[in-house]
Amino acid sequence: MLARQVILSGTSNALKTISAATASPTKSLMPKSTAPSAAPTRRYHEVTGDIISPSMVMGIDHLRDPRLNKGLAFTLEERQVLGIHGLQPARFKNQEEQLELCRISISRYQEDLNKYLYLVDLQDRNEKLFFRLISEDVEKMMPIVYTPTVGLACQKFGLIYRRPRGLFVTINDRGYIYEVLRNWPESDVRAIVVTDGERILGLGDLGACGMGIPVGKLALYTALAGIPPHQCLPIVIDVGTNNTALLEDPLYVGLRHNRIQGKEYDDFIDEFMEAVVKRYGQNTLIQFEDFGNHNAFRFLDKYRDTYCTFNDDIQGTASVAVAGLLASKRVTGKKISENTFLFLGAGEAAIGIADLVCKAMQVEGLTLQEARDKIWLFDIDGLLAKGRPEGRLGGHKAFYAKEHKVMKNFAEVVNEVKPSVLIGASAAGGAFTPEILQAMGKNNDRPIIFALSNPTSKAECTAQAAYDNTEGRCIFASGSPFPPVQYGGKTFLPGQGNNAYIFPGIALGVIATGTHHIPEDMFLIAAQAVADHVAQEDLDKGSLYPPLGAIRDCSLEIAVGVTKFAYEKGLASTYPEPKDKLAYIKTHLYNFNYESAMPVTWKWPPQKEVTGGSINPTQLQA
Ligand SMILES: NC(=O)C1=CN([C@@H]2O[C@H](COP(=O)(O)OP(=O)(O)OC[C@H]3O[C@@H](n4cnc5c(N)ncnc54)[C@H](OP(=O)(O)O)[C@@H]3O)[C@@H](O)[C@H]2O)C=CC1
Ligand SMILES: CC(=O)C(=O)O
Ligand SMILES: [Mg+2]
Repeated sequence: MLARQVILSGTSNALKTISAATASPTKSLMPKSTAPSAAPTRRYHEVTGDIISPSMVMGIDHLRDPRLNKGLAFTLEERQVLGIHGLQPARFKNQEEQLELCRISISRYQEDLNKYLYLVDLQDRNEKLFFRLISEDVEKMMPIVYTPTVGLACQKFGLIYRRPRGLFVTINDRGYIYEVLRNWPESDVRAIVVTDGERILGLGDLGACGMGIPVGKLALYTALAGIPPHQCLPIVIDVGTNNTALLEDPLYVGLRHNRIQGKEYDDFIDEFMEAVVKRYGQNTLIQFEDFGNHNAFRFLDKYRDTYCTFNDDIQGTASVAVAGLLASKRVTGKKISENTFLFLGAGEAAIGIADLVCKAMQVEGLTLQEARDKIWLFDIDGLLAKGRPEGRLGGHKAFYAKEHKVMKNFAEVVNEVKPSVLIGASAAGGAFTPEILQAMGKNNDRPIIFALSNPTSKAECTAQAAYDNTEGRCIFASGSPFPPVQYGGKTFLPGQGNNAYIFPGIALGVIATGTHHIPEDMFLIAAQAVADHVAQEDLDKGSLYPPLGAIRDCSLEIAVGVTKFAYEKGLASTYPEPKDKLAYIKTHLYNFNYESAMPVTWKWPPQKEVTGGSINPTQLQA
């Protein structure tokens, strides 16, 4: 049998061999560590986040390490000093020329999955080039690294898996999660996106194949908010899967059993949270992503006041939807509280949105109950009506249940409630039928229709169908992008109501301020920041959101808002409070451009800009 060798970081640095038959190290081979992590650490420039290369990373590492690699952009001097002269062709190419080549290369692929694989390969090869490419062409690249293509990549994960990216923590690691975290080779992690793969987009339980999601979300942390990539850690918690097709699929790479649930699972998540804090500190941002509904709300309630955490599907989605609604006021002339809302779906996204809409209505002067009265939800068992015979009304659903007859036909509910805002967050692709859309058009001058489910195949309707069935009068947004729509001689560019407008900026503000907790108000602040970025020109084209290319500006604005709020409320832990918040936030941004690769001349005493603790004199002698 093949043996897998695992280097256990620790004082002894001993090499231990374990059986490859187990997907995770067995307990007996994972020594409990008490010493601080001895995982290899890199030094980063305080401002740019660039790696400061000590002399030991000379030569070929500069071509092999994606953080150091600049491809043909290494100058002659750099090639000679680093000892890589002759290892590349003679040509020099700056980053702009390389970007052009990337664009040409990617356009040659017909299949989106191949484009995705090209980008994965680029990230593995040349990190700065990868991030600059995405950040400079968000409109073209986001649909590849993110929804919808990332959904396909998750579905094909076993087939396309090449090199590891992110950390896989399995239920077999219980009792040893901290030790597994120590194997991650970065010591300065500030943000984690974690999923257990149970509800990947609208595609259901994809188990360990869900890794594509944290990887994609964190790529956007860097591309859209300039958070340095070494500060980002994607994690999949693998407790098995209930997806029988995957369990029978020979290509499946996760644990091959049903999901561990109940107390065992909860204890495991508790241990995970504690291990993260022990390894990376109390301020480490933990973004919960694509957990199953039954766990998502529980964990948010359980951890929100004791950890620096938020649930993107509940809170990030709420924020982006409210941003669109705030912007819609400029089109409809109506306050948010003057609308009647109907949701298809009453899960994480829908309830999250409903709760934040209530907060926005309260700001407009309504009581909480008055706000809830304006919101109707419909789940798989029908309208949330008190006393309905089937379908649980537990948890947050109960707040929105109405004294109303039982109704199971959504089209009939649309006619009964006559909503001015229709929001789909059900993963029921095509559920907004022409009949439903026409009713929206009949009952409203400017009906607001959000088909938020992802990926594209799960959208409740297409953009084209929304315009076609409302005589072009609707204000439409979708979770995944749709191409421009032609209607009545006009071209509409509907916006993408996706939490990607929100989570990168929230994360940037939280990280920069060392905020301990993330109150709900921050998501309202973020919503307003995005709405403020919507130009009249965007509204005229039919979009309630700024163009995707402007998300980077939104992220900065959100981060500034979060920073102000964090200091006002005593949540920040970074002192002194910066006077110029925007300037302060900008000092945290990743530099997408190549830096000189010439080795730093090491001096004693240490130079001020060198971070990562005191310099070890033994390194100086090397
Ligand atoms: N645009 C964006 O930024 C985001 C989009 N989403 C998308 O929203 C969708 C839902 O996600 P999420 O809320 O987290 O998932 P949940 O599983 O938490 O909720 C799904 C909800 O839809 C209901 N539902 C399912 N099928 C039907 C149906 N045929 N008719 C009526 N109701 C139905 C479920 O009913 P029941 O409660 O009875 O099970 C449940 O209330 C996904 O496609 C996801 O990708 C999610 C987050 C962000
Ligand atoms: C966008 C997102 O977070 C989702 O669809 O789950
Ligand atoms: Mg999600």
